[in-house]
Amino acid sequence: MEKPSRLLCSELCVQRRLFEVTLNRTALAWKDTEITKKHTGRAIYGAVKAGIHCVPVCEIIAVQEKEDDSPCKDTGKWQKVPPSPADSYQHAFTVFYVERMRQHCWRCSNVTFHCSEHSTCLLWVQTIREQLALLTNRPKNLLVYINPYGGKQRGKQIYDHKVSPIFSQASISTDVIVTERANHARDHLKMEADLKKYDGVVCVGGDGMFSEIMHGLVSRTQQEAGVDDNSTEETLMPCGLRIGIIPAGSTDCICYATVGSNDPVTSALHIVVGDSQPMDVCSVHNEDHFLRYSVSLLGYGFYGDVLTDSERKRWMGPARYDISGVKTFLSHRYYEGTVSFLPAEGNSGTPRDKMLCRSGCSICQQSSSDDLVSKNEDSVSDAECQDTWTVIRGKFLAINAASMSCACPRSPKGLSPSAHLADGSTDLILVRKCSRLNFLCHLLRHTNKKDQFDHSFVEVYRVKQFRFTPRYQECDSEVDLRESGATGKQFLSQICKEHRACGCMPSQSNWNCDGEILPHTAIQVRVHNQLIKLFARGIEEQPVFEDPFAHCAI
Ligand SMILES: Nc1ncnc2c1ncn2[C@@H]1O[C@H](COP(=O)(O)OP(=O)(O)OP(=O)(O)O)[C@@H](O)[C@H]1O
Ligand SMILES: CCCCCCCCCCCCC/C=C/[C@@H](O)[C@H](CO)NC(C)=O
Ligand SMILES: [Ca+2]
Repeated sequence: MEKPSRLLCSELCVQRRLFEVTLNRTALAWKDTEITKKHTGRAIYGAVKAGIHCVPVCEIIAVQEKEDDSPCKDTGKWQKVPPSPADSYQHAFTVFYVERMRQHCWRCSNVTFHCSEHSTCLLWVQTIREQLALLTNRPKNLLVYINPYGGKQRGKQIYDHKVSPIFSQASISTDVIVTERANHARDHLKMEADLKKYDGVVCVGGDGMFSEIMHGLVSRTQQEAGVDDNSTEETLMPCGLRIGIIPAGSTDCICYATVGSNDPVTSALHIVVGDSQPMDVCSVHNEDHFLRYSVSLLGYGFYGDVLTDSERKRWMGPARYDISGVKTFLSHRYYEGTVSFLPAEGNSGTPRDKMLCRSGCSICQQSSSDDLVSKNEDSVSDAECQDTWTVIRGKFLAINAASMSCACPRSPKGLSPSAHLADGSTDLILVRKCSRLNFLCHLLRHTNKKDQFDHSFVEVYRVKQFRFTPRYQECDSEVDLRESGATGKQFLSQICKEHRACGCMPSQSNWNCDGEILPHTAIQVRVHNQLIKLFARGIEEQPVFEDPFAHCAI
């Protein structure tokens, strides 16, 4: 690999030791030269690897000149330290950068370089700032919405104490709105906000707050593009602005699955460095009526019932999900209905492979280029499309569609560990009626390393569209049609035209759509590939103390 040419190279002092400091277009590095010089008269670079530090330019947060500073400035007190050449290094600048900690957490670290000449100090500050200005993916103006009532009601505190200082340091200007009611942020984004002013929108809250922001942005984008969101056939317009999530909710699964942690400082730093993670969005319709968008979990049966019960216990905070989870598990209700789906095609993998979606995921990248090709061929494929729907009828304890892993602190590998963030598909998990013990075993496997799909009563499919009709809404004609092997379009046009009662006592659940209850049980779902982008990069492969020289081509 060709080395990028050096922009600057100076001998500077860090904590009273001399370092050779170099900057090129990709990295800032400082090497401890003092010891090697003393022994050999010249530096043996690379010999003392431990003495070399390297920070990629794209992970520098800011640089600031330090006024009137020196490593051993006279404090008026007696100093034990003997005079050293470092004493003449009286000018200083500080570089703030991303440091990786355990469990995908990032911190803002800093290093102060002391210079003997003020002009050298200014040159370094100016050159680093010039390099940062070239990073055009970084946001400069953000619109921030804070839900003061999400999670443990600490959204405002988290933003003021942990996030706002990082944004100021990175010279990001913000307009902050503390929401006053549910859907305040959604409506403001949809109808009022002057979005041209911003490079991104940030929500401080949980999955519900993220959902508000996403709905506001997606709806606004469709309105402006003249796309009718009630149509189940239309191709939706991707959103231009990225969304940042500062986790302050109860589950925070979207943040956890896109960053790898639910740590506010880490999220703030991903926003500052201008990360970009595309993400699929499912549209949910009831016949020709748009209901909602979903990015994480669409769950009927178990997760629908947990949510319905937990909404009455909001005052309990995050613990409400545990109480309602146990209660719902004990009730052991099952639901009858028909699920039909269009399997995902191409190189999409399967929910049971071990191809985890990680930063730079090749399956997600491949799907975006496949999508471009298929959009160009749209007119042909529409006419010739012979997609065949698979139809499954049964009694289910849970029907879950996980468009991403849904990893969260309660389930670190998630509902579908190999689901992808941006592959244009959702993993449809059907848990058929089984004993309480078997269901418990399945649930507990979400929290350990065992495969939660390895049960006779669990089926899982990677799909691009699906529909669900509860038993009591089915009609005979539909059943006949299905049994006669009708194609997708014939079959779907006939579904439940009559809504005839089935003569049984149907039990009915609700759909949990990213933590919101849907008003309908019969739904049609379609995945829209990479409709939105987040300030995230997916979960990094090597979270813990990666090789510090990996980025360093100096
Ligand atoms: N000012 C407000 N007053 C009341 N409700 C609000 C306000 N602002 C937002 N909301 C609503 O609060 C709901 C829950 O918020 P949020 O998602 O932030 O927290 P959570 O439900 O505790 O966490 P999670 O969604 O991760 O489980 C959201 O659906 C949002 O619409
Ligand atoms: C009786 C033992 C139960 C153990 C079960 C552990 C399984 C946990 C799986 C959690 C998956 C959460 C998926 C996230 C969904 C979010 O969209 C939503 C909104 O925040 N959260 C919930 C809880 O519905
Ligand atoms: Ca997906």
